[in-house]
Formats: sequence, C-alpha cells, structure tokens
Amino acid sequence: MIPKYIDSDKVRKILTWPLVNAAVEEALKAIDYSELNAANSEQSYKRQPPRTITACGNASQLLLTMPGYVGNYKALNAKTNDQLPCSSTLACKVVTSFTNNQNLQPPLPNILANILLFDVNTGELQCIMEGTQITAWRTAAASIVATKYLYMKRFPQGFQTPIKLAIIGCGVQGQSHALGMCATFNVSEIYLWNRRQSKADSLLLLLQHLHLNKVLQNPTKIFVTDTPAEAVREAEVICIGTYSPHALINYDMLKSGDVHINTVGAGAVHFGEVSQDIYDNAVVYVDSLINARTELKDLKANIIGEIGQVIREGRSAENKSLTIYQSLGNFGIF
Ligand SMILES: NC(=O)C1=CN([C@@H]2O[C@H](COP(=O)(O)OP(=O)(O)OC[C@H]3O[C@@H](n4cnc5c(N)ncnc54)[C@H](OP(=O)(O)O)[C@@H]3O)[C@@H](O)[C@H]2O)C=CC1
Ligand SMILES: O=C(O)C1=NCCCC1
Repeated sequence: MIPKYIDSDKVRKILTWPLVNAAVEEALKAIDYSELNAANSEQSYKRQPPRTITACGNASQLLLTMPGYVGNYKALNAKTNDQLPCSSTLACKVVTSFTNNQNLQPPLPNILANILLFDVNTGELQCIMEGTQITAWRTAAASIVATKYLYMKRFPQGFQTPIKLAIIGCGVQGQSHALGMCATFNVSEIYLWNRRQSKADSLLLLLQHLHLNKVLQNPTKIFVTDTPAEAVREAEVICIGTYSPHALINYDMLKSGDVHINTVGAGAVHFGEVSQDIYDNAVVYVDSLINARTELKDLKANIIGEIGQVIREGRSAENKSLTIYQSLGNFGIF
C-alpha cells in the first residue's frame, strides 16, 4: 500500500480552532493505559513512551521522535463538527528543531515536522501528514485548553471572562498562540513583545487585518511593547515561546492577583524563559509527566501533575492565584 501524503496546503484547509482545541483536549484527557479498568473502560487512554531526542552535531540541531497510541478517542468530523464514532490512532511524529533555519536564504521554519499514521490492525503506514503547522496549532491549542481549565474556570463568566493577554516572542509559536487565544477567548487587550520588534509589528498588523475583516472578533486594543516587563504588567494570561536561554520575565513584573502563564519554549532545555521566583510562587502543570521526569528533572518547581487530570476532574483543585502550564510537546497523537 502506498501511504497517502497530506501536504501543508491540505492540512491548512482542515485546521480550525474549535476542531484543534477539541482534538487536543481529548488527547490530553486520555488516561494512561496502566490506569484503565472496568470502571473507566469507556475513557480514552494513551500509550506514550518518552520521546527520543537525537542531536545532529550539536544541541541546536535536534531530531525528536514522538510515538503515541490513543484508544477510545472521540474526535470531531472536520466538516460538520459532529462527534465521530470512537476510534484508535497509532502515530509517530518526527520533528526536527534546527535553530539556524531562520537565518537561511530563504529562511525555513526552525521546527519542521511530519506525522506518520499507521493502520491499528495491520501496522501498515497509511498516511504521512505535513506536521509543521499542526505543531504550531497543537501547541497553542494545548495552552488554550490549559488556560481554560487552570484560569477561565476560576470565574463565574468562564469562557466569556475578558482577559488581557501578553505574547512574549512573536515567532511561529507566538503567532499561533495570539491567533488561537483571540479566536477562542474574549481577549480585550493584547500586548506583544519580540526581541526584534519587526516581528511584533507584523503580528500586530495581522491581528488588525483579521479584526477588520471580521475573522477575529477581538482584540480591539493591540500594543507592541519595548520590553517583556511592559508586556506582562497588566496581563492576566501570558504566553511565552522563545529560544531565550535566560528568563525574560520575573515575579516582580507580574500583576498581583490571578495570573496564568503558558511557557512553551526555550529549545532543547524546556524551561528557563520564566524566572525561578515565578516558579517559587506558582503551581505547575505539564502535558506529559513521563517526559517531565527526564526533561524537567532540573526544574525546581511545584509540579502538581498533568493537565489531563485537571480536565478529567473539571478544574484544578489548587487554590493558587499563579498557575503555570509547562508545555513539553509530546502527548497523545500529536
Ligand atoms: N512545547 C511545545 O510543544 C513546542 C515548543 N516549541 C518551542 O517554542 C519555542 C519557539 O519556537 P518557534 O516559535 O517555532 O520558533 P521561531 O523561530 O518561529 O521563534 C523563535 C522566537 O524566539 C525568539 N528568541 C530567540 N532567542 C531569543 C532570546 N535569546 N531572547 C529572546 N527571544 C529570543 C525569537 O526572537 P527574534 O525574532 O528576535 O529572533 C522568536 O520570537 C522554541 O523554544 C521551540 O523549541 C516549539 C514547538 C512545540
Ligand atoms: O512537541 C513538539 O512538536 C516539539 N516539542 C519541543 C520542540 C520541538 C517540537
């Protein structure tokens, strides 16, 4: 059998925020296979070994393999948004992270991905999907789901609660987080910061264009800031996705009261964009504990558990005003 290839144009036409948010929430919600029993046999479950990371020369050129199996998975139909019958998916995402790609002429994305889908009965390779955009959307959707359960559920208005949003780093991740958050939540103000300001300016123009063309309802107020501190000063939800080897924000910069941070970047070492004093004052949730045990072993933080458990329980039991979703990237079928 020749596997089907789904190229980036076809992938792009399928992706919508409601679809990706629902798919990612369902994948995050899956329990580990070892916890499956007669009482929860209807529940979606996952088998997910730790990912492998192979350096090709040095730590700025990595190959990551992320295999995963999800059983009893309830996906939505991409055209109708109707619930599809329960299914199972066996997949492996193969990602490269080559951090010099952005300096090539013409530039290439630093993160490139392909997703291999297998027949769960025969093991045959059925399909290869171009996964670069899926990675950008998936990562933002996971932050959106984390924000929904760790932050939005604190308020009686839930999803409708107006939020001031900060985007620290306006590369591929910053852009997908800004678009996804604005498409999903009631973002009243957005503050953009990027090391090279031109990228923040471009994202501002894109958001204004989408707002004018009624693709996005909000935000109505968009600001580009000179420093990360200015960007987060008023922010209730902060998304940070960079390769910065040092912390870009610290505790004194945050507003007092309820704040939620999604930290997705920092390259091979998956923390450090946020200062130690922020971790000291926060509770932390991850996407994958199995990967956190190795990839976050040096992080000194109060890691409560997986966001999937919070989804299954409805909301976080922690009564803490500062929460962090520490995104590693490997979970479920993405
Ligand atoms: N958790 C997950 O699931 C995933 C995590 N990632 C991670 O997210 C991060 C961003 O990836 P992506 O958006 O694709 O990459 P891009 O290359 O598109 O963007 C990188 C961003 O990081 C900024 N940056 C780089 N170095 C520094 C620095 N020293 N200080 C401040 N800002 C800096 C860049 O600023 P400038 O424009 O000025 O260069 C740019 O805004 C990476 O760490 C990547 O590994 C990616 C995919 C999935
Ligand atoms: O999950 C992913 O995809 C990635 N995670 C870490 C950085 C590269 C891409």
